[in-house]
Amino acid sequence: MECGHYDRFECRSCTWLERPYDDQLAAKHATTRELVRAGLGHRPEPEWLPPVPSAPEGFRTKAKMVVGGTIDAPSVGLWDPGRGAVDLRDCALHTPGIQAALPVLAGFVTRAALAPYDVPTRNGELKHVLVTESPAGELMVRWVLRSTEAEARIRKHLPWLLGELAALRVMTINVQPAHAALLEGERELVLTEQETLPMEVNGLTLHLGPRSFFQTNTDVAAALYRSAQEWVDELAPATVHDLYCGVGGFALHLAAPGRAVTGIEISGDAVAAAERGRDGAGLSADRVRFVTGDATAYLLEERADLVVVNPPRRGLGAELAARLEESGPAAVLYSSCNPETLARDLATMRSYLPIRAQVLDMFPQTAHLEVLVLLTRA
Ligand SMILES: C[S@@+](CC[C@H](N)C(=O)[O-])C[C@H]1O[C@@H](n2cnc3c(N)ncnc32)[C@H](O)[C@@H]1O
Repeated sequence: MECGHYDRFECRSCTWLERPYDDQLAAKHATTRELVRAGLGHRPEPEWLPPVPSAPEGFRTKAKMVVGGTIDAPSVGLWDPGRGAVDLRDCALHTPGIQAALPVLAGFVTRAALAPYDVPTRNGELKHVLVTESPAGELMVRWVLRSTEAEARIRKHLPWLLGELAALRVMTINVQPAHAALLEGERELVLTEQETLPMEVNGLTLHLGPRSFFQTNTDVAAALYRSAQEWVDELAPATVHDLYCGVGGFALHLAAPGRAVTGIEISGDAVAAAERGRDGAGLSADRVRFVTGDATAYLLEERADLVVVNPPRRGLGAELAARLEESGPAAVLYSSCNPETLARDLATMRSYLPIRAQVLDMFPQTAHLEVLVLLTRA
């Protein structure tokens, strides 16, 4: 992939940009395999399926952009301590829909007179603009502001933006008052009638709320959920727990006749969105239910034949990994975005033998990846 921003040292986020894509994929597969092997110790290796590649560019369905510059000449990109605000509105990792939307959003900054936040002087209001595109090409736009000072102006000019960006479905203000490197704050004001973005994945409609997690690469996420569905169906568990379920990607894919699925997630907004996806799929709350709560605490209370875990980068941690080891579900499906914490957790889960594993490349041009491992109890 060619990138002028990289060549000019304006943005070096794509740390593997100079590596041919096939090499990137092979290296991710090899290093993940090595780490998993170390975590397993003397246990046999799983069957490794070929890694799932991604389109090398235009795959990112989520843009997290720092807004800098001035009201009349805003930049949409990143903040660099040496260079200040860098404009990356044409970043080739984003989907074409997001690349087309970012200049229009920069125009909105000027029109609604949203003063970009200046990190050194702490002046200004607008910190970030966060954009998500659904597979249908619809957009969710979130303005991260220091306060609600600009709310009236944003509302006033929203009809103009809806005219310019026909795909815009959900728009919100997120309030992040702290002078800290936080992407977003706790408070969200939804300005459009529609509050969630429908994300169709493998024929299922998941609903993405403003403050909920969704995988960055929707095509590869679809492959991840398909693998999960196939591997779990082979084991045919009667009860499944999906810990860290987000808006229900795994739980809804794993619903099947005669199977009870429970998703557990810390974010109440994500749980509400997951329930919406379930209702839209015509699944009853008896078969698929979602619980707002802490994954570790939940595992203490109920048992399942198969437990899906898809934690943040920090992994399960000693307590939950030990709890899984003790509580003894017959199978565990672990989806990880960090093979190092996966390996550490596998070392704790000593009674589990790995059956199958696969690297899925959600993040081309970087060393990041997703890996799915199916384990059964020895
Ligand atoms: C990597 S995301 C996985 C989301 C989902 N499985 C998916 O496929 O989109 C991790 C999720 O864990 C949630 N989370 C973080 N800490 C948690 C905890 N202690 N208990 C339950 N959920 C948690 C986050 O809110 C986030 O939705």
